Amino acid sequence: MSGLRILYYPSIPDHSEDEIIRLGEHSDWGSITLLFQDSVGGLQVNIDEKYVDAMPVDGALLLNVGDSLEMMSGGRIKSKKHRVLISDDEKHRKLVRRSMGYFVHPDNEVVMNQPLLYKGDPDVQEVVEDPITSQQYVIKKLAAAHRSKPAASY
Ligand SMILES: O=C(O)CCC(=O)C(=O)O
Ligand SMILES: [Fe+2]
Repeated sequence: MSGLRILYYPSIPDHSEDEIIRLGEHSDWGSITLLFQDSVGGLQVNIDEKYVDAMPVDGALLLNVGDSLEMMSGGRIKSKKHRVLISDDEKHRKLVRRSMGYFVHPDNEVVMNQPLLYKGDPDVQEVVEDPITSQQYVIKKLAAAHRSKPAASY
């Protein structure tokens, strides 16, 4: 299962000086996301508790690992939180930003936290949680997103 999301971030009005977040901190829920961004910038990825700029590279796409792949790999491949900031730079604040994400999800019935790939591997801890399917995970995340305030983690 997959989906395409096209995002349009409008330019920032003069009176919104305090606003620094265009898209709040989150991790993607699927297995991988292919992200195309324009040259405006603002995307940051959380690496070891620090936010690092993911500078746009002309002609390149960014491959982001989502929660499902982290679960399916028994935690070996990490899903990283990310966000989109508004630049301090006046010129940049006047620019619109566009991005396009192609979100790949496991099929609904795939049980994600029982990774078969590493079964018996001594490096991988035994799964203690109840099995959760891809569909159940999305429903859980959607419910949490609706409970949370705008721009909060989800
Ligand atoms: O606009 C971006 O660069 C990031 C978008 C994103 O993280 C998302 O749609 O999940
Ligand atoms: Fe994202």
